[in-house]
Amino acid sequence: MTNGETLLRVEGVTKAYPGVVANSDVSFTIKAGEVHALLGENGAGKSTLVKMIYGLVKPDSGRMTLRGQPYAPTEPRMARASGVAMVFQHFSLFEALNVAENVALGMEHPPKMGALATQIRNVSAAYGLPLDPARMVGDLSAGERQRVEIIRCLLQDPKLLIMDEPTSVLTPQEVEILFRTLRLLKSEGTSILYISHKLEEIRALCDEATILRRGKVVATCTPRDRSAREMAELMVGATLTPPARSGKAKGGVVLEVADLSVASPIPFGTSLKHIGFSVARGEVLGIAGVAGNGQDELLLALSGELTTTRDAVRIDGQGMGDQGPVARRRAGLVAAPEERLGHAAAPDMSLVENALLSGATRKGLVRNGFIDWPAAQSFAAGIVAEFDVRTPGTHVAARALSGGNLQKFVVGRELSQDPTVIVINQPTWGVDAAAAAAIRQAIIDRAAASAAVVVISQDLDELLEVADNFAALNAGRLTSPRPVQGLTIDEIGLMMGGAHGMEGAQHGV
Ligand SMILES: Nc1ncnc2c1ncn2[C@@H]1O[C@H](COP(=O)(O)OP(=O)(O)OP(=O)(O)O)[C@@H](O)[C@H]1O
Repeated sequence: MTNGETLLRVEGVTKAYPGVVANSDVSFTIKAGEVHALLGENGAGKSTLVKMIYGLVKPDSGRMTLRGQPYAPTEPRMARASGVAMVFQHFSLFEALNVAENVALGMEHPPKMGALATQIRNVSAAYGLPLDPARMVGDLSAGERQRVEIIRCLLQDPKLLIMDEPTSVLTPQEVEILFRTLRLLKSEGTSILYISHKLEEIRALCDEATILRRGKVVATCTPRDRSAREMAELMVGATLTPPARSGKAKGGVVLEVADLSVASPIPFGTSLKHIGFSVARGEVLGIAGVAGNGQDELLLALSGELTTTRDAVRIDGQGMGDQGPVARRRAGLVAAPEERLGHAAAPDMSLVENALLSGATRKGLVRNGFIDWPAAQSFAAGIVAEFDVRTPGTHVAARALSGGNLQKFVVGRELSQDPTVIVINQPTWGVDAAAAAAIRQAIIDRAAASAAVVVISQDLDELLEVADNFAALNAGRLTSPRPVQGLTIDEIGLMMGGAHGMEGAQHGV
């Protein structure tokens, strides 16, 4: 097949779930050797569409053709046999196995280990994706784990590679490596279907874009010829305004962390070492770092899920390090972890129940041992309305929401509890441009209403937008916070420097 010929044609595909049409009469084509972006705000139907192409979801109607032949995979195995591979947003790897063993697990007919290790080394060298087949997956950075998934796909020699938000876990250097690999694949005639909310990346990488809004194709464009803002506006069908700062003066220090050292409770996690910082009312402290450098542990140690010595964490002058989450919530601290399904929200519980789980203490939703369901219901409904959570209702289970909509719900739930200290890990992960702007604005507004805010994020642009002060986590240590104003990207790089994963990225090319 030569570049430019149609590889995949999707014609009038529709898929409905109870209460929502996830894809409505969707048609588009992908040419051989094309990098095709799939854009749309949260819940627009991107994941549903790629799941149909990968055989995970069956369309209600419509048809697809691959290289001109009817194509209707009923399971991923069929899709892979036809040359369609997919790298998911969440990796399905076993931490206690090495790279080669993990790759073998995903193959239908794995070769002998020695031969497989050689194949992995060859593909890794040919595509500029540094990876040692003998290393334990538990010791790898997020970027390296993604390479395991990509190499697993490349070993099948795919004609179409689907990638769902691949750069959300990568450092800028790792993104460069990935893009080089994708461009190489493209030059060899492989097509790539690329889902991302990062519009500048799409402009740099993609040849064509199909834009979905509420399940329908609303536009196609050539990303290079459009500004990121124009594409965002096509997605939401409205004009966007960036977050505004109030410029309000700061108040007194309310969160103090001193010499916080604690072993990680997470297998292959990163222990925290002598962390110290303080945050005043009205201040946003941004904490950067490559994934796996102690972000999850820091959130646990601040939320109270991980206890330490009493004075390692002080809220309003009171030693709280040895107290659990309920006591800390009572003292005014709310926290939103990164993992939305399973940690921030119970997947099978309704939005009302999930609102109750975190809001019970501060919103007084339990009285004399009885749950005040009407109050819980109106708390949940308020979050849905204020944070524009797209859902058929508050009775819906958390797992039925699209990733971005659940994220809006989780962040909204914490911000709506009138907190004095807010700790959020990755507030806009997987959230579209308009919703991300709304969440960032809500964070800035909460700070202006005199809360102290800690935002942990791998998105540097996000931190520079919301934070007053900036620090970086690196192998469990935190640099001393510095004012964001006047910081250069080089200085930020140095603060983050030495973080594992970046090292590999720099030396591996
Ligand atoms: N298994 C399911 N059951 C019920 N509804 C679902 C299911 N999967 C998706 N939906 C609904 O279908 C719609 C489209 O969701 P989808 O995950 O495809 O959106 P998306 O564009 O990928 O969003 P995001 O960018 O937030 O990941 C949403 O309203 C979602 O709630």
